[in-house]
Amino acid sequence: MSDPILSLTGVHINRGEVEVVHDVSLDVTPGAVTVVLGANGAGKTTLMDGIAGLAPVTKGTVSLGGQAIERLPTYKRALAGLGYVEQARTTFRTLTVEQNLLVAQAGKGDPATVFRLFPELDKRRGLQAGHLSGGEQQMLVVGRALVADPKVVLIDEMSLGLAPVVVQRLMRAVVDLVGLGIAVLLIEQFAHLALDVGANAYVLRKGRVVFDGPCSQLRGDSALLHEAYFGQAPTESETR
Ligand SMILES: Nc1ncnc2c1ncn2[C@@H]1O[C@H](COP(=O)(O)OP(=O)(O)OP(=O)(O)O)[C@@H](O)[C@H]1O
Repeated sequence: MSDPILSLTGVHINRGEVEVVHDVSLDVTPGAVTVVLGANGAGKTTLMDGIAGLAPVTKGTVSLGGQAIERLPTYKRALAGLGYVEQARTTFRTLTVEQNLLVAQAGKGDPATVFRLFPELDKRRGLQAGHLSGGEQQMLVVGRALVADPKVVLIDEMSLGLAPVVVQRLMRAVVDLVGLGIAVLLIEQFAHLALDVGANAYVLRKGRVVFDGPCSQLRGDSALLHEAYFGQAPTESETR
């Protein structure tokens, strides 16, 4: 397996005065999906925000391509190759699909890459983003991260409010993304979908990593997954 492009070592992250993420170390590899799972409130979004510079890393290091980025402002982290698809992020509704991509391009990437990944958007490139379906809007949000030519893309719950068939389509796009050599760090509420496309997984509980291993290990073992999420084995009624 190739060397990690993004590495966290002993990272602590605050929300305001409160420490929410404690002593997290993780590696994200190019050309692979790394999955972050955990119950509501486990600290997944805070972890992503810390990596992206939207929440303060108070201890530890975040290294992107060998460069320490944990003290850089968000825009410099983006310029260093970090893309972030935030939870519930929207598009510029009155701009066309193509204009949305051009605004996000930051003088680097090529909208054609996005249109290859999402032919659905290519067909609608002249349409105002506000007229897209929910799934197409989410494709455009991913496309806006991709068009800045990132090395790593952080994706936080892109399935929110979307039909299962649309979520599956987006997961296929994530697989295509890593096929381009990009590294993806993926938070997904539908654990099984994330584990199907992921190589390695980390499970967070109360802001700490409680499982770190191959997705295949969790994929076939729902009791292990449950225990990692909640710290206890499932009851008999939960396994039925
Ligand atoms: N802006 C904030 N200010 C203070 N506390 C916050 C803030 N955002 C989140 N928290 C708290 O930090 C903890 C972790 O929240 P976070 O959103 O990172 O978890 P999560 O695993 O992403 O949860 P979810 O799956 O519900 O999105 C929670 O206890 C939450 O209440």
